[in-house]
Amino acid sequence: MSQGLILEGVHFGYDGAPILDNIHLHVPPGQFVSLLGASGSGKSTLLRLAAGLLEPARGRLYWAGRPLKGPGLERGVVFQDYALFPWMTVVDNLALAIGKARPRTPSAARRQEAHHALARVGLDDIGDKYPFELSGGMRQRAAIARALAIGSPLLLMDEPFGALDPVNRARLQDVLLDVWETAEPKTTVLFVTHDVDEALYLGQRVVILGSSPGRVIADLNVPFPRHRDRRALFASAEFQLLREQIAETLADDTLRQLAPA
Ligand SMILES: Nc1ncnc2c1ncn2[C@@H]1O[C@H](COP(=O)(O)OP(=O)(O)OP(=O)(O)O)[C@@H](O)[C@H]1O
Repeated sequence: MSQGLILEGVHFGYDGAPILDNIHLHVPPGQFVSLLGASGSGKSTLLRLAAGLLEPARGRLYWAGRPLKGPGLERGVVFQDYALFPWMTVVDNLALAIGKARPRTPSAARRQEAHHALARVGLDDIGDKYPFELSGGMRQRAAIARALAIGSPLLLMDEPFGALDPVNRARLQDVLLDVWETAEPKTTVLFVTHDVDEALYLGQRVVILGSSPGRVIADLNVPFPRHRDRRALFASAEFQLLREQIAETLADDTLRQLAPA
């Protein structure tokens, strides 16, 4: 069986109401996949299934060739409101996570790794601060640093930048791309967003979920080279064409939902 994250004929419902219908998805190792879809189409639910926080009613999920059972440290999760423990400094938060992931790591080495992970996201000087002393963008960076420090080969990200202003959002997108591009082996990423530009800027592939019930209605290859220059990319004809194609797919799905049965 090929490796990476695999969803095979996954069905899921809450209280009998179908939410996800026969989802087939393969994210090969090291690939960055953006997941788009109308509100309520089941993106977060799909991510929670991949995180092992929910179980499918039917179908199977695999990570690295093994059936997926419950949460695991090999699958790091970053949510929009991903919280750090407020009573610990940022470094202690990260060191705790590293200790859980690799219990044999001595305490001093945990702190060193924590500082290293913070430096990777541009937070060299804030390790001794408490989360409440940081801006929202810094907290989100710290949450990403924690996921990096754990070293999970699969990152499941649910609108991690949704609450940020456009400048910080763009900065963090670049931090994430930089980290993803320089990791060896590359981290596999499934990234939920509502923002078409963000999906295209970050992803090598864009998967779109249709609504009621959620199912894959488009799976697009994003053919842009890495080390993307944001301005040039957004202005390019190829980018605009893909953006229009995606916007149309999303609009069609919304209209279909609104149409009388
Ligand atoms: N814990 C729950 N109990 C019952 N229904 C739920 C629960 N969580 C989500 N749902 C329902 O499942 C559907 C899919 O929700 P989900 O959050 O996965 O969608 P989404 O695509 O991530 O939405 P959004 O883009 O608005 O975050 C929605 O109709 C939602 O109301």
